[in-house]
Amino acid sequence: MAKAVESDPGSGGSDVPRLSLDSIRESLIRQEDTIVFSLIERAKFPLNSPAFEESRCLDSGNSSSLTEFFVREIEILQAKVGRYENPEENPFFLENIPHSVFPTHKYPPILHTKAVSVNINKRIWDVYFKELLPLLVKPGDDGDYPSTAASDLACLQALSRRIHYGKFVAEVKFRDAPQDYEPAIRAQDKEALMKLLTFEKVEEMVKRRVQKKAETFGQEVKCVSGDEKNYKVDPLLVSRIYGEWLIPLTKVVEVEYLLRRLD
Ligand SMILES: O=C(O)C(=O)C[C@]1(C(=O)O)C=C[C@@H](O)C=C1
Repeated sequence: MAKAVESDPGSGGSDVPRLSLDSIRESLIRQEDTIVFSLIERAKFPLNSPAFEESRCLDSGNSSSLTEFFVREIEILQAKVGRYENPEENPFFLENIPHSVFPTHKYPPILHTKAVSVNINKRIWDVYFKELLPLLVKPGDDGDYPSTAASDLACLQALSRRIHYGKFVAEVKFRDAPQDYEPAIRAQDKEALMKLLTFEKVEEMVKRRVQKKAETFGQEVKCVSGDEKNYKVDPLLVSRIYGEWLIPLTKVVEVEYLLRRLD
């Protein structure tokens, strides 16, 4: 992923993290590639809803679906190697996240401590399985639930990282103009914050760019040239996924973060 945080060369060699809205947006642009690819990969499989809707676990004490079980177990393993020490990563199942069993990398302390815990993964999970996935994949069931669950995890983690990156976006916007944000934060005025952090032109550009990426990455490649182009995922749908869910949820995270920014 593109690095959004740099040391300030003017800080006398100390490691003061410097942030700019441009570098944060560069990271969001790089994350688009991961998201578009993960959606293309998921579209190989049909919906396979029993994997995430039904509890078929043979272990009598466990009522989770195969997908939920898979995500919980992978998150535990990834936590043990330090994944959630990284403030860009947020687990879906918070309650059983263990500490890393290895020495961890020291991530620069960028986010405000009282606001760092914003986590809307429950909402992302519901949106993904109930709204987004049925539009992305063909209906049906081919029984390949392990591959489907692995593919869902890749999508969920990429979407969650992008949406929670809203914390970094919000932090840099606050640092750039605290005088604009402080009155709305003190009044806990969500609407005013939403207005302050919205750049409609940027949103339009994001939607156009991801459509183009889906056209480029998802085009069926043929050796014989012809006029007809086929795509593995409808590029307009990718643009819609950004417009209806990814950008709005990123903004929800930005608002939730800012509401706590002066705590
Ligand atoms: O780039 C920003 O300023 C962001 O806050 C990110 C983002 C997005 O999700 O892409 C969200 C809100 C803005 O209106 C524009 C774009």
